[in-house]
Order: sequence, then structure tokens, then C-alpha cells
Amino acid sequence: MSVMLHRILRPALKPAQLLSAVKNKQPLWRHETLVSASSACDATIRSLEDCLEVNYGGAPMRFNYVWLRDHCRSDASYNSSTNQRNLDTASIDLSIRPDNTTVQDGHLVLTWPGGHVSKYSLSWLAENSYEKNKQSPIQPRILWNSDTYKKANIPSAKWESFMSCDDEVKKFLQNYLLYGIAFVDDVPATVEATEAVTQRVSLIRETTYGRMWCFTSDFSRGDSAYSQLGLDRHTDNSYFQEPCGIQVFHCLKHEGTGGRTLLVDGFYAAEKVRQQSPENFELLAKVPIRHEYIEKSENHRNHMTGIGPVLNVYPWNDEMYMIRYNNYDRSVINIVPHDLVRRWYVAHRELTNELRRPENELWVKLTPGKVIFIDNWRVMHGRDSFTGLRQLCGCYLTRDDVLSSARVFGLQA
Ligand SMILES: C[N+](C)(C)CCCC[C@H](N)C(=O)O
Ligand SMILES: O=C(O)CCC(=O)C(=O)O
Ligand SMILES: [Fe+2]
Repeated sequence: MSVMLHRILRPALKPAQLLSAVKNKQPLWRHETLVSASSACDATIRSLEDCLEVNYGGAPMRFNYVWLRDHCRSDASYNSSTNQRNLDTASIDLSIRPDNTTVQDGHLVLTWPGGHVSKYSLSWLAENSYEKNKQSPIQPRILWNSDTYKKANIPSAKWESFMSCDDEVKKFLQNYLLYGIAFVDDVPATVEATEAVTQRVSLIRETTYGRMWCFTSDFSRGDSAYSQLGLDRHTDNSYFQEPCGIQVFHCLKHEGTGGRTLLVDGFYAAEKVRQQSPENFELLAKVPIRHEYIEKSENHRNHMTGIGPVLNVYPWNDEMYMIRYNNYDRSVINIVPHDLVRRWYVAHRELTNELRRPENELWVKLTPGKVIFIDNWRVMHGRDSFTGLRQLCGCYLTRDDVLSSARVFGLQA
């Protein structure tokens, strides 16, 4: 491939400095090197003062020199079989600049002072540039209310194919990532089959409630879930520092009335608050709230607390990643000054009003055979009060493990 090198010479020094520079053998000119490669993967490169500008297709991309040295993919710098860095980042001169810059066969090739050569494929650079990534969310989602969810007509996975076909699990995970809920139908109404379905997705997270749990309204634990009472929308484990990422439910039996499951997209409601009153959104994203689970019975002793804002937002792009909303388990507010407390209640009321809009409520009756996976960092669940024997089994999963499964399938998560 032919590579054309154009040197654009620009005075780097003021005339008065020139003389001493000559004496001290310093470079007189700062080089802005334009490298244009005439091939299918045309790229032009400009060396700027503190970064390299790469024009390759889309918008110009800028890469800091230390970043480039740090992200060198040569064997000495990076172990490509473990995908781990070998290079000690602290050994890089923070004012490093390459001595030579070229484009060869779709690669940017840099020669560093001392002779080390780094090669980066242009497509890898484009994929990993700030310019490419600044626009996209960490996790793409489709926020919903009852109507839009129903209209989307998302198919449930089916037990048979789910258990035998990876592609079925991939489709299921894609729906789960986008909507925060997903269903598997025709599952045998047993704890074992529920466990098997879950394990197709990921690891089960054991908690104080057990690994696989099966519960009914017997007050076996100190929590209203173990009653026949209706439960308002909430997320579980708000009293964990890291609430479980997923909740799995399978209703194995119900001989009675009521007991439908309520689902509400918490992010949909919170986005409404963000649009209507950014200051309330900010309060919900900043004010620390404690949740607590205190259990003191013959068989169980627990005292868990989790502290964090109701809305958890990535600080670099304001994207929401977790909502912690459970009015039952919310603990004493005692680390917030009174005037902020007043404003927080106003913000909390606005969010609650949004969460309670009937058009945001998706009601489903869980029946034997239907397993639901709920994103417990996003979608709230609740239930009608009920009569009769109702047996629910399920488990929790850790979010990291589920997202890992999704990425292994090539999904963005
Ligand atoms: C699901 N399972 C019945 C096992 C536990 C229920 C835990 C309920 C608790 N109030 C919470 O919101 O975390
Ligand atoms: O009984 C139900 O449908 C759900 C109860 C509940 O909120 C829970 O177990 O986390
Ligand atoms: Fe719950």
C-alpha cells in the first residue's frame, strides 16, 4: 500500500527562542504530520500538541498520547490471550509523544522514543474512540408504560427451545435488556425446572431467603411478602448495598382469588420526573436514603442496611442505572438536614405519582408454567392481596453475571 507523508512545518518557538534552541539542539519545528493512506481504509493523521487526530470515515477522533501508549496491543504491553495489560502504566512518561507516525495496511503505527512500536487497527481505534462512544448509552433500553409494552408484543420464550437452543436464550436476554422484564412459558411447575431455566441465564445469588426459595403466606419470615396482603410497587433488597440485579418468580400454585402481579417501569416514571422537574430528579439522585431489614425471630436474625439515593445515575452521562424504591423497607432519614428533607419529600411524591399512574401499571397473573425475570434495578413489582393457597418460587441473580451472559452472546450490556 502506498503511504504519502506530508510534513506541515509550523514554528513551535518564538523567534527569540530560536537561537537558544539551535544551540541546545532542540527541535525548531513542531511537526504536524499528515499521513494519508490511499487504500480502502483511508485515514489521515495529524500530530497535535497533546493528542493525535485521526480522520477515518466519521468525525475526527482525538487520542491522547499517554492513552495511546497505555493502550498498546503489542505482546510486551498486552496479553491478548488473557485480555490483560502487561504494561505498567506508571512507567509511561506523561509527556510522551511518538517519534514517528504512519498508517500501514489499515493500522496506525507509532514508534515511541526508545524504539517501541505500537500498532492499532484503525477500526479498533474508531470503535474505542471517545467520539464514537460519547453519544451512546452504556445500556440501550426501551422505556415503557402498559400500553407501549403490550403493543411491542414481545414473545415469551418457550421452555423446550429455551433449554436446548442458545439463540432462544440470546433473544430472551435481548428483550430482557431492553424492557427489564422477560418471560419463559411452558415451564414445568416445579422448583427444579425453575432452577434449570434460571441457570440457562446465569448464576443464582444466595441470600438470607435461600438460594431457590418457595414461599407462601405462612409468616415464616419477618416480611409482608409472606402474607396475603397486597404489596405496592417496590424494588427488592433496597437494604443491600448491592441489591440483587434480577428477581425470578414462578407461581407454582394458586387456589383462590387475587394475587395478580403488578409491574411498573421505574425508569419510565423517573424520566418523566427528570423532564418535568429536573431539580426534583436531582434531589432523588443525590439525597442518601437508608433502607433496612431487621429480623429477629427464633430461626432468623438479620440486620441489613443499604444507603444510597433513590435514583442512581452515572455521573459522566446522567444515565440511570438503578432505582431503589421500597416504602416498606425505607428506614429512618437522619443524615439529611430538615430543609432538604422537605424538598426530598416533594420530589419523592412526584416520583410516586408517576409510578402510580394507572397507564404505567402492567398487571399480569402469574400462572404455573410462566416464569418471569424482572430487572430489580429498574422494574418494580407488587401484587394484589389474595385468598387461598398461593405458592411462589424463584430466586435472585446477580446483575454482573446476567450482563456477562448477555455480552458473551454479543449483546450490548
Ligand atoms: C422474594 N422473597 C420472598 C424471597 C423475599 C422477599 C423480600 C421482601 C423484602 N421486603 C424486599 O423487598 O426485599
Ligand atoms: O407475592 C408476590 O407476588 C411478590 C411478593 C414480593 O414482592 C416478593 O417476594 O418480593
Ligand atoms: Fe418484592
